[in-house]
Amino acid sequence: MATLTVQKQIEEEIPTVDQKKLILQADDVNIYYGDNHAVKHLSLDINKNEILALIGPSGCGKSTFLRSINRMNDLIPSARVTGNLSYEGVNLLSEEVNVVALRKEIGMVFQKANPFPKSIYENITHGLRFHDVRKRDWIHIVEDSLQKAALWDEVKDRLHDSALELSGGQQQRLCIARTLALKPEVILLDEPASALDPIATAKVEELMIELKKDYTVVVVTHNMQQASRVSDRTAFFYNGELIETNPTSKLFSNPDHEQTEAYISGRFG
Ligand SMILES: Nc1ncnc2c1ncn2[C@@H]1O[C@H](COP(=O)(O)OP(=O)(O)OP(=O)(O)O)[C@@H](O)[C@H]1O
Repeated sequence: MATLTVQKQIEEEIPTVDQKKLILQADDVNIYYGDNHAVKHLSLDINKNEILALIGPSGCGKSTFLRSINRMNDLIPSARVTGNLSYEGVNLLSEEVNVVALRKEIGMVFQKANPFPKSIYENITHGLRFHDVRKRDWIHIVEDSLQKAALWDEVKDRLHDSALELSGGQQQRLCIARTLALKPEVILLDEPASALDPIATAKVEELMIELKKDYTVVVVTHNMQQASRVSDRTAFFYNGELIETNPTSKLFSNPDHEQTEAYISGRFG
């Protein structure tokens, strides 16, 4: 935490009982690509150790919001973010935030598995060299991360084989293991199973449920069954606005808003 930003900001935070559960808080967040107002006045609380699913039709701003949580939008020249987005009380949008340290705490896995063209072992250890981890600890971290990503048993005898020889589902779990090696607090998943077959998808879903014991998970998904199977709460986005956030069972059975009802019943999207 201290590496992230100014100590003063942390000291000023006196958590109340409710705040102790909060890990991320968006307050009137707006995201623009040039003139395109892609995310509008978004306010949302995310609790520790929950799985929050972001759903909504294509182009409604889910991935844009997800990427803002670990400042991936910084890499897009036309992107601009306003408002307040805080992680354990620290404003992530502040220029003083160390983005490398932030991305260690808030890791991200993308839709298409993107292992490096290196060995399984090197994929996991790649990020460790940037974070002062002692080399003699690497093998333990490799095993631990692969165990947590439910991949260890499948690869323990071929750690030095190319990651590109793994199946698509194994590559995606390897990317999750690579993120876990950096000991994050939050894991952002952008449609992590959309390129996978049903068996590999089921493994990734089981893994998400396992991960929430230790991490907070925010997942963008087009698959409403997936959202209802894995998430504790679901946020429905439409046209750049957050329409509704509710416990998943409520949102899918008795949503508060007509637009949510129309979307989940397949009337648009
Ligand atoms: N890199 C980018 N540069 C410019 N505009 C972008 C960029 N990424 C997204 N947008 C625009 O921002 C808006 C929201 O897109 P975003 O990808 O966040 O939606 P989404 O809900 O995640 O959609 P999908 O489900 O199709 O991935 C769209 O109008 C899109 O065209």
